[in-house]
Amino acid sequence: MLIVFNPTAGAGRRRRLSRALDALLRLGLRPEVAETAGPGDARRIAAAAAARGIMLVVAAGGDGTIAEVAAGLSGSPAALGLLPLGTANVLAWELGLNRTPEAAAQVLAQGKSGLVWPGHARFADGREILFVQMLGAGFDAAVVAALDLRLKRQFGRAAYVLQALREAPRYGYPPITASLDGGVAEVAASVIVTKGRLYAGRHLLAPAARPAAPGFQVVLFRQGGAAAALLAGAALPLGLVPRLPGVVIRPARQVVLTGAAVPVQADGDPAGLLPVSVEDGATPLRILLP
Ligand SMILES: Nc1ncnc2c1ncn2[C@@H]1O[C@H](COP(=O)(O)OP(=O)(O)OP(=O)(O)O)[C@@H](O)[C@H]1O
Repeated sequence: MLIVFNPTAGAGRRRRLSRALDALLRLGLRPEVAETAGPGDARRIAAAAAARGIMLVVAAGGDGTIAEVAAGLSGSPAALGLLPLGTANVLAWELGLNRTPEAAAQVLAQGKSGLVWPGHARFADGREILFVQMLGAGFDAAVVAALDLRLKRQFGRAAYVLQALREAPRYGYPPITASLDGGVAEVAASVIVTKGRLYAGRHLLAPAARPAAPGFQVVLFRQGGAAAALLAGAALPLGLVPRLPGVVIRPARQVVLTGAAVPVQADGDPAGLLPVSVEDGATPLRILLP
């Protein structure tokens, strides 16, 4: 077992990592630990580990770290383990993982696994990325892009709320055209293409989503403007986004999003600008589950 540790993810991460390592030791496991030094490292480390024949690579960080490790393991027989240390940890919530280090260690030691389909995004500039939870275009990506890392470290998830309040009046809400499975295009101010039901922690966004199945739920926010963005933000913790007027959710296997100067985020990290084409990854990922 190799643990890929992002020392910049979340708060109190070193202490949480060492608690997990202690718990693993008590369970008779002594994993290797590799620390990332910057973006892209987790992917390289995971790919090299899979090439060495390591069968379990654990992402110790947030959703961004998980996505990078997943990309590194793609196409290999190695399984992905989760040690949630991030700020939002949406995938951990989605899969019903207890976020204490001891419980995560227990899951890793147990070795029970299931399959999760990642999403694959291709950008106009040729970049390709894998995401495990969601890809957003529009307002939420503008919030992610503008989020100050120090603010995030200091306030955790509350930093996203502060940044959303700042961003709502100044974001321009340019229109996004969404083409689902090559059908009639829809126009929206923001779009979230999601594998999972949850968003920004454990808030319900797309009730019909199933991470274990191929395909996506596409959440279209038709109304732009600060009032609509703030209303969506207020509805989120109440689980009411799917019922907001102006929000429609559609299933799709292939999604093409276009728009001028529209920012994109994938699993909570900035991912550039539209256009982007999204479909299932080539193979499902094996993930350790409770
Ligand atoms: N040593 C490093 N220094 C700076 N950035 C790093 C380093 N290692 C990894 N990263 C980058 O940090 C990004 C954010 O990490 P991650 O998403 O895991 O944590 P988080 O943002 O706190 O959690 P969450 O996504 O759950 O909110 C990753 O996508 C990765 O590219």
